[in-house]
Amino acid sequence: MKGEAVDGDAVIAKLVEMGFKYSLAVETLTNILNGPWSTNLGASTSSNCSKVCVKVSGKRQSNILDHFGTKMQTKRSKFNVAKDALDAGSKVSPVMEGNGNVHPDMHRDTKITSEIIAVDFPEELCLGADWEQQVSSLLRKHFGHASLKNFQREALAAWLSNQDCLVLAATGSGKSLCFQIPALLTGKVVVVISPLISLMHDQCLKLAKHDVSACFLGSGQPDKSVEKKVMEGKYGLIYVCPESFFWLIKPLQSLAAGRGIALFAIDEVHCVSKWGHDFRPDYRKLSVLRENFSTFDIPLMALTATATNHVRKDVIQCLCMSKETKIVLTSFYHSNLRFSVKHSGTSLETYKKDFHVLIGDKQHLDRAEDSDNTSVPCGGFHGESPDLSQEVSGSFEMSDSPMELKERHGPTIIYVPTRKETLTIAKFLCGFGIKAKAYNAKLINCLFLYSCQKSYLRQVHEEFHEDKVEVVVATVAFGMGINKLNVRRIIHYGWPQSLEAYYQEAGRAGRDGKLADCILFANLARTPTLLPSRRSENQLKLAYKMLSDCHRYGMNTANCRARSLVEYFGEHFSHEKCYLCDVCIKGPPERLNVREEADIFMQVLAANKKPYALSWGNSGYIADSYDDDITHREVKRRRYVEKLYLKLLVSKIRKQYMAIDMSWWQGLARVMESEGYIKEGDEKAHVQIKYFEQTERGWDFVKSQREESLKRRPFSTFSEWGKGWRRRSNRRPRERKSKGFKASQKTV
Ligand SMILES: Nc1ncnc2c1ncn2[C@@H]1O[C@H](COP(=O)(O)OP(=O)(O)OP(=O)(O)O)[C@@H](O)[C@H]1O
Ligand SMILES: [Mg+2]
Repeated sequence: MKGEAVDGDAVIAKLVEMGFKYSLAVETLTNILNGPWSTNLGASTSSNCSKVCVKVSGKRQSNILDHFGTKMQTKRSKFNVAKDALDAGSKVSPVMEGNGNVHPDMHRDTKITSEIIAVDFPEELCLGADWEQQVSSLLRKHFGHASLKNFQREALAAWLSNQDCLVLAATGSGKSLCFQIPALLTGKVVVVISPLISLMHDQCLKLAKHDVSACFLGSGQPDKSVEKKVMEGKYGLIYVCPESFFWLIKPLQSLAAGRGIALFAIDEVHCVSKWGHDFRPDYRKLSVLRENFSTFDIPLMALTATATNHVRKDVIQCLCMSKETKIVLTSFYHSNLRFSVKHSGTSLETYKKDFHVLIGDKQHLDRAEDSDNTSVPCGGFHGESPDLSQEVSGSFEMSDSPMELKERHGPTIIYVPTRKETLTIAKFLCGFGIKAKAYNAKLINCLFLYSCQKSYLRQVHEEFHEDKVEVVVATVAFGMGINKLNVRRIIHYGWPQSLEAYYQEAGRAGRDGKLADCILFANLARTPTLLPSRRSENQLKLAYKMLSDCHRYGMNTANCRARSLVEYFGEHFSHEKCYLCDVCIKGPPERLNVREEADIFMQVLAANKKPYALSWGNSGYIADSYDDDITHREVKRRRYVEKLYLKLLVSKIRKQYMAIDMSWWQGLARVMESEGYIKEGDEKAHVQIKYFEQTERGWDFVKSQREESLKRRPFSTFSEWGKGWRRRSNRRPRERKSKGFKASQKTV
């Protein structure tokens, strides 16, 4: 059949039928006819081209994108992108496969057996300064957005100039577009490393809706033929989890040599860092990207919403990103999120009280809906539900219409520290007629919970997105990448493991830009204790540090919460305050003059100071390594005896001076630590200061107190400590005492 002349119009028709734009089909054939092969092809044209030789090869006809692939093998030069590939990348009209993958020609005739001979590619065209316009048109066409955001523009400019790039942008700001556009713009493949199967699945589904071909590979991919299709260049975006990446290196190298890889994107890149909140060992091995793909000169783009300065440096170093890596940084501040902290025992006994607003809204909504529709029998909540109407009365305005209520208190995610709590709280809420579902990693195969074949977790995901489930009670497993626009409430019920995790999860709220609540219910009288299950000595120290930061955040009642969070990530908070959080609304607590108590505290500490390093010195004790003959128990005993810990210190103070409650002194110690007067005297990490030691500043304080004992200066940052968390009974002794000491003065 070689050399057989066929009708060019029929070829064009076939290409159009396959989904390619008419103009591109025509242009491609014209190029073929006018190119170096035109004489061999023996083709004639009827319109611009009509006849072309096709070789029947017995194989499936190659996708036009496959042909662009060869062209893309050339090293991408600055601002050079194939214009036609730009069209090709944007014109394919993919359809969904059942497995969540999407590729462009699924719905087209796959039995085509001819192959266009030696189709070459149009010359690469310089995009130049107008690349933004081209991106804008893709943006409008696929995603319906009017323009790029500044940080997206910066990230794309870095990619176009072949630079590595670290994108640090708030949750919900639109980081995904930074790596999706390159696939559309070049027609090459973008490989995205992503940490969660659910996240990859979600992104592929979403891209399908936007006519972008994408799939995911790895253990979660049920369709084994997908990998083959990937290697044939059928998908513009390939999502892979780091664990699967290592066995895909060889095929991806072939892909880089064939169709070409435009970019490696490492999403949620904080997982690389041991200093990050969600360390994944396999993320750390991603230096293989550089080691194995160096010949292809593929830029790296790393993206996250939660990385402290330390994590940023670690990421760049660990991934072997270039020294010239462009850092694209946006504000971490969410002006529509209303943060608050509430003291709670976070136990079965406290559910009723803590979730009363949630339950109250539901009941009010049900009643309002019932009265709107008298044909529907009354009884929006289940028979056995306890009647909370008395408790909840006053928690909402009776004038709220159901619509207003729905708007105000829409979909909610409750994060809890343990899997067990996901089940108990979901069950508790269901008892009040709330459509609540538990979500934790252990439930992944609970098919018996669901009659359909979808995994239970997938189902919860979808139902929440479709507003069929009102509340998801989840562990951290339901976190990264959840992009439901109208989540109105994120409740953390119990201490989170870190502020990074907290902010990441809080970032699921208000992605539509409307007001949303982020409430932390925590037992402020107890330090957080949740530690990662597998940890080295160093990781343990870090985990304690992270818990300590969470504790500080919870205990703080003086600084705007949004400010504390944003500053935690190293950003200068340019606003005075957020005017939304509980601290901004209530105002900081009354300031107290505790100079007197602080003096006593420091004096007792100074008087009882044991230079424990010296006393250990005689027995050969050195901080981390001790002689075999000193047992752990002995070390513990000595630490107990030698160091001044809170109980000991307070009992000494109480004997000599004033009998204020232990937790009061604990609060004072916290303030004094934050002011740099005392520090942890133990080599081990603790969530809050356990063994006390004066700092230089502390000694100066003691000396100055001796010299200026008559001067009473206010201890101005006392409010950092907060007092709302203490039980009233604890406060009483202090109040009584303070009358005598005149310590309770308002200070500026
Ligand atoms: N240029 C843009 N204009 C308007 N909306 C945009 C733009 N870019 C992205 N978005 C929208 O922002 C939302 C969030 O996008 P995306 O999921 O990429 O956020 P993210 O930064 O990756 O968040 P997370 O850190 O939670 O993963 C999406 O609904 C997306 O459509
Ligand atoms: Mg994202």
